[in-house]
This record gives sequence, structure tokens and C-alpha cells, in this order.
Amino acid sequence: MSGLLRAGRTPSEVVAAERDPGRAAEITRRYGVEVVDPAAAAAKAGVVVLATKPQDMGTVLAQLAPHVAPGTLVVSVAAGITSAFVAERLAPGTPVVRVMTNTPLLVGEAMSAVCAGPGAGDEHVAAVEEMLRPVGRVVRVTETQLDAVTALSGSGPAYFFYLIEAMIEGGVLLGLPRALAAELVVQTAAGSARMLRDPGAGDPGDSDGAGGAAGEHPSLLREAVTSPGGTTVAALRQLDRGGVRAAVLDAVEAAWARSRELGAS
Ligand SMILES: NC(=O)C1=CN([C@@H]2O[C@H](COP(=O)(O)OP(=O)(O)OC[C@H]3O[C@@H](n4cnc5c(N)ncnc54)[C@H](O)[C@@H]3O)[C@@H](O)[C@H]2O)C=CC1
Ligand SMILES: O=C(O)[C@@H]1CCC=N1
Repeated sequence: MSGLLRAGRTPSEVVAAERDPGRAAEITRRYGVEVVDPAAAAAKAGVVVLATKPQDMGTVLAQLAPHVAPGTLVVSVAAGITSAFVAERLAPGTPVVRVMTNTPLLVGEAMSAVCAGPGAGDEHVAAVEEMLRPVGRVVRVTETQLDAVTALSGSGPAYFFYLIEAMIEGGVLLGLPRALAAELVVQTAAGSARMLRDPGAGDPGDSDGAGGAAGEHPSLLREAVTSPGGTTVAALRQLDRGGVRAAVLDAVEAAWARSRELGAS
């Protein structure tokens, strides 16, 4: 909702349905968006965005289905829930599009993936892409890729936050004040991400700051930090001893499996 409003939609163009009165009041206070019951929201909407927990999706669809007008575009952001699950609970032919985005959307840096479900044509997917583009990057994927997308970019911010927490703790272990450790680590993360995504940014002649060649390889960037006989190689040996690479592979595989499980339940 915050993204839609920052992308230029007015609060009067959006309505929300929220069963928790505290959260409903917060939505109206923060965004100026009216909160109505799900039936009223569905009846008014040209596009219905389903953003409940996967476990609540069956209930919310049962509430909404009789009120969704034929042809209304229905968008689900729930992890795991297949477009077929959504479509089966709506009038035949209702276009359904699935989205997996991530929380950096809140600062305009989302990584969103979209795919067409039953009844959805190119124009429906394009409409959802247009909704998401102002708040980050958007890629089109197949539905079979969405569990993997969820495991990488959907849950991914949590993996980075986890690593950053651990690095800050490392600074504290070495005696640095926590605030200083946090500043050092967060700027290091932001700078490293910028080198990966916008490698030419900051070069003379890069007037738009958008960078040159896309996507510097992470292995090359890591090698450039790793001086022979230096500090970085000493640290990386410990990461290898700790099995960090294998743990990351196991972690994304666990998220992928859980996403599949949510879809099957
Ligand atoms: N948190 C994340 O980083 C991401 C979450 N998602 C997906 O977004 C969805 C929402 O996740 P969260 O925001 O973390 O969940 P949440 O539980 O914080 O928010 C869902 C809201 O829906 C409300 N709700 C549930 N059933 C309702 C009903 N029948 N009528 C009216 N309101 C109802 C709840 O009161 C709650 O406020 C999930 O399906 C999740 O898989 C997707 C990508 C990233
Ligand atoms: O943890 C979850 O299930 C949701 C989906 C992706 C990120 N958060």
C-alpha cells in the first residue's frame, strides 16, 4: 500500500480490508486509506490484491469470491499459494496474477517477480508490473520458478539482515561501540551491493549514476578484496571451515521446500 501511494495513486483510489482493528486504524492514520469489510472492498475494486498469510488465503477467498465482479484482476502476494488455488475459488475465467516481492519495497528497492495464472493474459501481467515498477525492479517468471524466487529474493532480505547482525556482533566482540560497528557494517553492505548492481556508478562520465556494464561478478569483487597473505583470506578460511556456503545452499533449499509445502496444504 505504501508503494502504491508513493507511486502516485491517491488514498481515495485505494481501499483496504483488515480484520485487526488496531492495524485497520494504523492503515487509515498512516496512509489516509479507508478500511472497509472484505466484501465491500472486493465489490469496489478493479484490482484485488490478496496479502494475507498463506494459511488465511482459503478463508479470505471464501469471503471475497461472491463479491468479485467478473473480469476483476486478482493478484496474490502469498508465498506458496498457487494461482490455481486462487482461481478455483473465484468465478471461472477470473484473471489471477501471482507476485513475490520483498520488504525493500518499503524503500523503493523491491525485487518483485510476477507470473500469469489461469485466466491472465499479457495485459494483466503488464498491469501488475506497472504497479510494482515504481517501487523497485520487476521480472517475469514462470509459476514453476516462484518457489525458488521466494527462497532467494522473497526471504532473502532476512538472510542479509542475519549476516549483518552477526557482523555487528563481531565488531562488538572486538570492543567497538555497537553504534559504530553498525555504521561500519551497514555502509559496507550498501557499498558492496552498489558495486554488484551499479559497477560503473561514480566513474567520471557516468552522468546518470546508473553504472556501466551490468553485474560485476561477485567472485571477482571478492578476489579484489583478498590480498595475498592478508586479513581477508584469513577470515574467508574460517567461513569455509564453518561451512557457510553449504549452510546458505541448505537454507535456500529449506525455504524452497517450505514454500512448496505451503502451496500443498
Ligand atoms: N513479509 C515478507 O517479507 C513477505 C511476505 N509475503 C507474503 O505476504 C503475505 C502477508 O505477509 P505479512 O504481511 O507478513 O502478514 P501479516 O499477517 O502481517 O499481514 C496480513 C494481514 O491480513 C489480515 N487478515 C488476515 N485474514 C483476513 C481477513 N479474512 N480479512 C481481513 N483481514 C485479514 C491480518 O489481520 C493481517 O493484518 C503472506 O502471504 C506472505 O507469504 C510475500 C513476500 C515477502
Ligand atoms: O517468510 C515468509 O513466508 C514470507 C514469504 C517470503 C518472505 N516472507
